[in-house]
Amino acid sequence: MAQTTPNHTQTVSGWAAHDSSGKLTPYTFKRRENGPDDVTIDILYCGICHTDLHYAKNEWGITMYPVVPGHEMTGVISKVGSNVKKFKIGDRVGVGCIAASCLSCEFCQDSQENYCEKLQFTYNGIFWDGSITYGGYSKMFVSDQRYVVHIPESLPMDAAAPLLCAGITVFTPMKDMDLIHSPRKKVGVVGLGGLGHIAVKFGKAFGHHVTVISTSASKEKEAKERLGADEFIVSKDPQQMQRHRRTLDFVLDTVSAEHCIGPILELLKVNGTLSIVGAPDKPIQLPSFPLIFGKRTVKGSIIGGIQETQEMMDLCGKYNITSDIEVVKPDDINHAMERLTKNDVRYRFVIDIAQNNTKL
Ligand SMILES: NC(=O)c1ccc[n+]([C@@H]2O[C@H](COP(=O)([O-])OP(=O)(O)OC[C@H]3O[C@@H](n4cnc5c(N)ncnc54)[C@H](O)[C@@H]3O)[C@@H](O)[C@H]2O)c1
Ligand SMILES: [Zn+2]
Ligand SMILES: [Zn+2]
Repeated sequence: MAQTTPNHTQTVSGWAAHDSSGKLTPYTFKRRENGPDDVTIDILYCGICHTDLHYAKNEWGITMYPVVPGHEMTGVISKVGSNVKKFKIGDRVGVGCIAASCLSCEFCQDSQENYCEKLQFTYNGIFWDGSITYGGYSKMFVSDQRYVVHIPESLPMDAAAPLLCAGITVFTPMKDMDLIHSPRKKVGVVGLGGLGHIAVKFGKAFGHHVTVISTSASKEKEAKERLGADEFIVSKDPQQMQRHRRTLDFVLDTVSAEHCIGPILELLKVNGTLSIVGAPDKPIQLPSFPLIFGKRTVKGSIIGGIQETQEMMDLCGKYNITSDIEVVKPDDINHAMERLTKNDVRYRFVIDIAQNNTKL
């Protein structure tokens, strides 16, 4: 356990799940001392990503309990190491999913640490010193400076927190498709949750025609009125799906549960691309006919590199894009998790970790 690592002497309070019930309880643990390349962050807010739920309940079968989830944290720097030049005490910063990478492979060299084979996550990872990583459902975090980004002054720290995972995860595949600068395209977003609603906002900010594809007809009004979506397809309605066949250039699938992507592929034009970012515990069903008849591509994408994350943050600062959030107190984490299980969130829970009542 991390507690036995020699320089892990800082006591931190947080919240951990201890078994597959996923129930979180207060948990005290140790973090490393602030090293020469580290910054220490007093955490203000942490988003609740669906991935936290997958881990808390061991849905992917890889959880090392006790797990302190949280990889959408914002806060203020309280200590900097002697090698740190980019950050100073008092800076408003954020940390997402990355705690460590090898620093020398082609992906690390190319600012694509997210594809490093030795990538270690903010929680449930193994840090360079062999300790298990603990995430942002805690009062304080120590991060290597390489994995920290600045939060633009114009963005509130609570609504900016989800950008650190949900935001970058949907930004990168759009950037890969050149959607940031391309002429107007027809973009589809499947699943209107934490990731999906930010994807709609990005799609609109970059000037595209955005269609939401959802199982819940009840989300149509707010998808259009609140998030600015142009069209809404109820995926359970075969007639609606049929009417929109071959209409979209690109579709992003953010669904957290097992589903068949055949009907979604049919919505793509010939040569269109479906990018999958959702991570259900069971395999996605991929029938070959809609793939071969439309020469379509299915690809995946995981979060983004740190340089890209800063680029996205700065763009969000410029376009004033944040997540729609519901702020909860730490005592309400379990209730929020239950609601997330039932898809009852508009659109991201954010834990008010510091509860200091100051809007930063
Ligand atoms: N690729 C990555 O880097 C990355 C990063 C973050 C999250 N994720 C994964 O993305 C998924 C979504 O995360 P989130 O935080 O947005 O979750 P969320 O719970 O906020 O949203 C998921 C959405 O999927 C919808 N949905 C659930 N079951 C469905 C079904 N059977 N059919 C259609 N829609 C369904 C829900 O209504 C909801 O709108 C999770 O699996 C998460 O682990 C991946
Ligand atoms: Zn996440
Ligand atoms: Zn690497």
